[in-house]
Amino acid sequence: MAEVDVAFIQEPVHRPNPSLRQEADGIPLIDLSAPDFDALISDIGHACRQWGFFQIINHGVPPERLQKLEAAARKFFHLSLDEKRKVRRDFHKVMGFYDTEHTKNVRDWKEVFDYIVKEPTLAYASVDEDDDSVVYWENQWPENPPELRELCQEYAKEMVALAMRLLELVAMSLGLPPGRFEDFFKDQTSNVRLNCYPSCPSPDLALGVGHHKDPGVLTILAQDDVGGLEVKRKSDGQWVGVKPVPDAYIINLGDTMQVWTNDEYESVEHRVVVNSVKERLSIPFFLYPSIYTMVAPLEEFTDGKNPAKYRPYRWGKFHLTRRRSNFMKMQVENIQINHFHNIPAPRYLQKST
Ligand SMILES: O=C(O)CCC(=O)C(=O)O
Ligand SMILES: [Fe+2]
Repeated sequence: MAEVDVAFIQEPVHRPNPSLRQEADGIPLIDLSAPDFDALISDIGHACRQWGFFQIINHGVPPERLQKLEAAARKFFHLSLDEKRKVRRDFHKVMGFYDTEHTKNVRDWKEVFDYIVKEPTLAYASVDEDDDSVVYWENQWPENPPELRELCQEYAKEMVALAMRLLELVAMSLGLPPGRFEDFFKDQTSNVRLNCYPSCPSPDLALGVGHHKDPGVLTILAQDDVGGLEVKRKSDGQWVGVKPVPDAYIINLGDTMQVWTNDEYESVEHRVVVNSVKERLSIPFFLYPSIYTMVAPLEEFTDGKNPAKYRPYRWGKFHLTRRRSNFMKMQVENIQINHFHNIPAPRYLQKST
């Protein structure tokens, strides 16, 4: 990516403004080894409600795991494009290398390598709601660097374990039993993504990832020391940077958690700004449920006074629609949870209580 092609140029309203850039000191930093467990649960609850984002330290993932993976990922991204394209993602092979992702129809200034954590992963064959036939997704591993495969697989195990622990803490912060979400992940469709954002000649026009919300349950993100992730602060709608903290992971809630909790916890918009000097590497783990999960507000969050705000949808169909849409230039918005919003009945049909 030598110069900024028009495909990367953001609409003026979405362009980053470096003079306004601020760092979000307010994003909570949570020590998972804190001895006061009740305080930990309450801090997580506050962070989920006020930010939808928090950072964790003392999470138990050995730092070398990530360092080795980062080093191998950099080696991979520094290979020639021809070499990387040997493991290119396409319509059928949904995992692998990809450098033409669009977010909201604008191309992202990044290269990615995706791999699933459960090999193979049970998936639907088509996006058609009436078609229950399934396929298995497999990973594509590059020949170089040879160590990448094993490092990716070891890292995925750490992420799955950490995600399950975080999910228990989030459940408790909502007043639910710790295992409340467990059953949704028997055939989880989670994946890890290696993101490389090359330095960019026009960081004022392009974004590494355009503004978006993550569709899954939660995301565990490792970022290097360059910085670039920005979160739309809930209190005032300002874009604020998430400062890199050594050995910390950034956690954010996704749309699925928002639907499960009937908007009690919200998925928050974020984006990635790039810079003209340094390449940046980030590694998100996206926690996704099994394909057959019907995503709908949980009964604990709905009652007569608080009706379900979303109609149920099947995770596997939603997810596949999202992934497939990457391969077409879209005239319409990508599928979003608000497409399942329950539209309130017209006033003349509403019962007055
Ligand atoms: O690179 C980052 O900091 C975040 C990437 C991201 O938001 C995503 O891949 O969904
Ligand atoms: Fe994201």
